[in-house]
Amino acid sequence: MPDELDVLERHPKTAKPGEVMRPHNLMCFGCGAESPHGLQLEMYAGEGFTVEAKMPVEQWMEGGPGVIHGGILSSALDDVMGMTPRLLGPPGVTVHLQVDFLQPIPVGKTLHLRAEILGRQRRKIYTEGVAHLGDPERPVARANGVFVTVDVREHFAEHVENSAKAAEYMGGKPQL
Ligand SMILES: CCCCCCCC(=O)SCCNC(=O)CCNC(=O)[C@H](O)C(C)(C)COP(=O)(O)OP(=O)(O)OC[C@H]1O[C@@H](n2cnc3c(N)ncnc32)[C@H](O)[C@@H]1OP(=O)(O)O
Repeated sequence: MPDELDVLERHPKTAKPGEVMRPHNLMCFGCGAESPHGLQLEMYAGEGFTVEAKMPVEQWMEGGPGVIHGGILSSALDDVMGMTPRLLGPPGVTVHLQVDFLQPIPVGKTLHLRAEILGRQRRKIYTEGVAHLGDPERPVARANGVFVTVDVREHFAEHVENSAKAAEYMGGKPQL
């Protein structure tokens, strides 16, 4: 993370602590409520510059026998960290993601996910994510992500026609 950082300010219209945050997109693999094969994470704004979510670890998420697949865990952490730019204003897309897998995560448990903004420099937002199984003192995974804010209309203009929601989104502004 660079030394010279911008001052962080919560956007006046962002969700208040404890409130549910709007999904990135209804079809988003991480947080889209209509994504048929997605994680359907419900995200809550936390205090300061934090976002939280819980995810039941289901059998379809299995990697090694009886434990979560690392890619599913990475997706969940990516998406929770990826919600934090919204606390400041425009959404950001992932440009860098790093995950440390600390403990196997058993099927049947509930994963608690928490992301926090560490700093911002221009369009770059530096974040960290932590996952635990109920005891925040015993993390099972840690992550860092860098997100770059985008103008969503411009950024997705060439691709929106591929969305399952193309008809809706092309008629107006994607719900992002
Ligand atoms: C609506 C939100 C949905 C969010 C869904 C959840 C998260 C996701 O899964 S997003 C999907 C995966 N990510 C992507 O598809 C992003 C692909 N990348 C891109 O499209 C482009 O790199 C993009 C648009 C982010 C940046 O490109 P561009 O607008 O030309 O800006 P660019 O000047 O290259 O970079 C902006 C800044 O970010 C920095 N940067 C770019 N890439 C990286 C990187 N990998 N690591 C660190 N910094 C980076 C640049 O150095 C620059 O910094 P500075 O302000 O110091 O000059």
